[in-house]
Amino acid sequence: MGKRGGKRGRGGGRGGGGGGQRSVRTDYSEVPKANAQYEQYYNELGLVEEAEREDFWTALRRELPNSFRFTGSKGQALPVQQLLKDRYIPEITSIEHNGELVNPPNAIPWFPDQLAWQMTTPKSVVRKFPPFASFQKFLVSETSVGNISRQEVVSMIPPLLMDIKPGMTVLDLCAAPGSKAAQLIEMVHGGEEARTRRVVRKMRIDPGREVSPDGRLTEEQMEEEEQLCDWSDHGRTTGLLIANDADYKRAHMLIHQMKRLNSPNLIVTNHDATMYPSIKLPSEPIQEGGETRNRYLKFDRILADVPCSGDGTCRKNVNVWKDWNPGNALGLFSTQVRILVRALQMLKVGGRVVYSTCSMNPVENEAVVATAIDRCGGMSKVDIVDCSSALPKLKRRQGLSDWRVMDKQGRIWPSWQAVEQEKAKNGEEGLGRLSEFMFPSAKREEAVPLDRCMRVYGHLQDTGAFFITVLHKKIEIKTRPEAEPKTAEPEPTSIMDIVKEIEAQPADGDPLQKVEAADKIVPPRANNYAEGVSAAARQNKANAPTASATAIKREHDAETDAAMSTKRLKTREEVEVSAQGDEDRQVHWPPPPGAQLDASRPETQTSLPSPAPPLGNSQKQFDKNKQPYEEPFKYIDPNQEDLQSIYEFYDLSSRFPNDRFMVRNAMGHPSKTIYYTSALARSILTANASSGIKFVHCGVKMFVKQDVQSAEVCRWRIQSEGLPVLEAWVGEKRVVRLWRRSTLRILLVEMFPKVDGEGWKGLGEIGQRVRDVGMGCCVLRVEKGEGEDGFSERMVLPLWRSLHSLNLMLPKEDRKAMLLRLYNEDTPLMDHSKDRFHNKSSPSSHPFRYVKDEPDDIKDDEEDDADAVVKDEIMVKEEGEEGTVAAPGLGEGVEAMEDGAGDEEREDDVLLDSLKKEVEDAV
Ligand SMILES: C[S@@+](CC[C@H](N)C(=O)[O-])C[C@H]1O[C@@H](n2cnc3c(N)ncnc32)[C@H](O)[C@@H]1O
Repeated sequence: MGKRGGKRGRGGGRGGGGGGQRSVRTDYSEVPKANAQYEQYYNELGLVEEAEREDFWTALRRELPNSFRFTGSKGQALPVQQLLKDRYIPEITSIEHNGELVNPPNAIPWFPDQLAWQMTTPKSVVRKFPPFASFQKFLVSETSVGNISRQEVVSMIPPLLMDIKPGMTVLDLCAAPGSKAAQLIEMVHGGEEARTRRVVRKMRIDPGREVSPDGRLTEEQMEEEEQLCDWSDHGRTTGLLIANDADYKRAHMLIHQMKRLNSPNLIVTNHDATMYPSIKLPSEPIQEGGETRNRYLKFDRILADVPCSGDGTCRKNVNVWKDWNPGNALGLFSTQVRILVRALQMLKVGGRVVYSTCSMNPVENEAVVATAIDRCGGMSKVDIVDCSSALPKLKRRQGLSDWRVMDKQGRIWPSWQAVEQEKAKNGEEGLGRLSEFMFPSAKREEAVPLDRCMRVYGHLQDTGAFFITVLHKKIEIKTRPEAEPKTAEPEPTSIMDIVKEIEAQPADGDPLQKVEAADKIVPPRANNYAEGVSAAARQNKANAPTASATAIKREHDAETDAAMSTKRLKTREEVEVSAQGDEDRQVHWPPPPGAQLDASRPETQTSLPSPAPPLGNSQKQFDKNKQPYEEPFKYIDPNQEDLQSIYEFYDLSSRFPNDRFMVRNAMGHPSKTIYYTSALARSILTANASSGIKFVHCGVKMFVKQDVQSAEVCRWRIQSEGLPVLEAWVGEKRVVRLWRRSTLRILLVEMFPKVDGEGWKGLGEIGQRVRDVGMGCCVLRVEKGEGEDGFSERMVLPLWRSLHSLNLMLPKEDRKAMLLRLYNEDTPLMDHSKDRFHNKSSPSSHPFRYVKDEPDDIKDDEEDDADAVVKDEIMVKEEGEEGTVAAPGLGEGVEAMEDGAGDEEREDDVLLDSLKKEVEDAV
């Protein structure tokens, strides 16, 4: 068995975060589970009562159970959950391992709707012990299609305490690899499927609204339906999740992970959360016809799942035992406080921030919470929510109100006063990292009820350890700079600030209000909490220059060419000071026609009449901080001809918004892929297009271009990712309906079954319809039905009708996953294109060809970036192990990543299949 290399910090904590190094898996049982300082510190703190202590340590020395979660917002995930109960649990119950019958998975009692499960058999056994093979296959395939997320149990708690309602605006500041972000986006979409279906149904049955009624209701029922319908965006969620990570590679892991969930309401950014830039909203007029005022996005909910020492993960990351040292926590304190303070600044009044770590150290937990609240003006401004009655079945302990701090040398200090006395007597040796704010006795505005913080320990319910605190913003805050004495006068406030603050209050009774006025920000100052530069700050250095560096650079830029400089982005206050400076913060590449390029890049010093040619991954352009330029997000004009032809071909309802289609190239030309985003995402991307904010992902792939066999056929096929959003709005002329399991089975097993000649007769109930439907992409609606051959859930799948045959536009992995899920079959696929596949003609000379390689002038490369980075840096599979990730610092959500690999190949498969098909058609 291989060895997994060391990860000490969690996601950006010391030793963590990087990715990129090949590392190996360590056999849990081989590692000695002892660390004198670790044990001494937590024993002296008395984290648990004396009577529990043995259980506490015994649990921490045991390998972590296996856990996973079903995707809550997808209707399809529920039948998958049922399958676990009906098929796999009975199977697992009969397995014997080490002479004992295996315990089957159990639903986690505190997780709603039995959507989260845990089993005591460790992952390593499930992966390798042959009797688990079919269960493992199920986990892997359902993870890859987004129905399951492999996630550590305690990591599921913070999102549950955020109280997210669909429609809210949510920010996840430290999101990679994305296990919690996945939960958050599901919550943002909560109930959407049902809402949209209700709206569509209502429109169909309402005469005068839409044609093709599929039911009859009484007047009364119609009235009732009308009231139940959410017409705001035709049932679609209007909410948004911005998921951010400071580490570029990890931000791409996050994209890879989140892409499985196909949300148009997700934006991924790549910034240092301690100085997360203010996000502009489209400005609005102050008075009709008068001046406009800038507006900035504020959030209903923010998750600050910060980089931490990760010592609560020692059941999974065995190297915690070897590497734990007190300096890890001390070095992270300052970054953690800054992230939490920045979160509170960006929060709406009335909103919630959830702060969490997987560390047990009070320096990273209670001390951070108390210091951040103090910096925000105390409990009158920011409160800790009492969550003792939330998730009643979750066993937890209260936060610590009193603690001591261990210094780098392992000495434990009861108070800051004692540290100061020692400093005066014997010098600073070993004490440099300590600060007053790490101690409970630090002078604070007022006492903070830290007992409302939540601690979860491993022995309570056989999990890892976690710390969670829910903070509530009562009133707009003015943060005190770091280390400023508490008696200091608040920062001077201008009349304009007061006016804006009042304007920023949420409208009464409207918790979902998206837009508040500008936030009040004090830019981060020099680090006075702890000496030295924190791990995360170091990690982000390349990403975000420090404030002073920015100031120096600003002067330099003024003298030289400022056009393409990448600076630390401004928070709102700074933006106001230099309102005219916006245009000099362009970071996208290529620049708009005529833009001046960075003076430090001699090869690009002349202004370009048009964008630079796009480059493949191997030839990527990098900015001064050695990070690839992101392709811009450009929205397509609704009158653009490709878009019009799409609406026409698919008979798309005019109610489906036509201004949310986007491409990723500087020309804004639909060349290969058209993405769809929500309205709010569009407003944000548009309003911040040249702000320098590093948006690295947004949009669901909706249409992909291909060559076709006839001029009447639309060159844009619907992509399976986008289908759930679009399907209800596609006109009947491009819809094929299917009711029988046996029919779908044929389409899953057989690729390119023939429909010409007598071929259609073999396709049963859909035979005639697919024979007659015109060539091109169609929507296959699998409807619910009765009896053994009926489906219990509806589904939609993209179908392609070509000259002679038919094909489900699904990657082979998805076909196999569906065969396994729906039919419990591992049947080999039959490729009919091969029956007649004599590759004499070159595919490229064939009239019908998928556009796989774009012409060199324009390129959409976001997808390639995400997958390439994931592949290069993370998806390092160990030989002989299925879906094993061996990257350090992944946080607790890594399993979903490993199992979600390979989108790019899956898509290639479809393209290749189709290409073969085209050759088949020609023969
Ligand atoms: C504990 S992990 C987050 C785990 C994640 N929330 C999840 O559930 O999958 C912490 C993350 O913070 C990121 N990070 C470290 N310093 C940061 C900073 N200053 N700003 C934003 N992200 C940071 C790391 O790259 C890492 O991915």
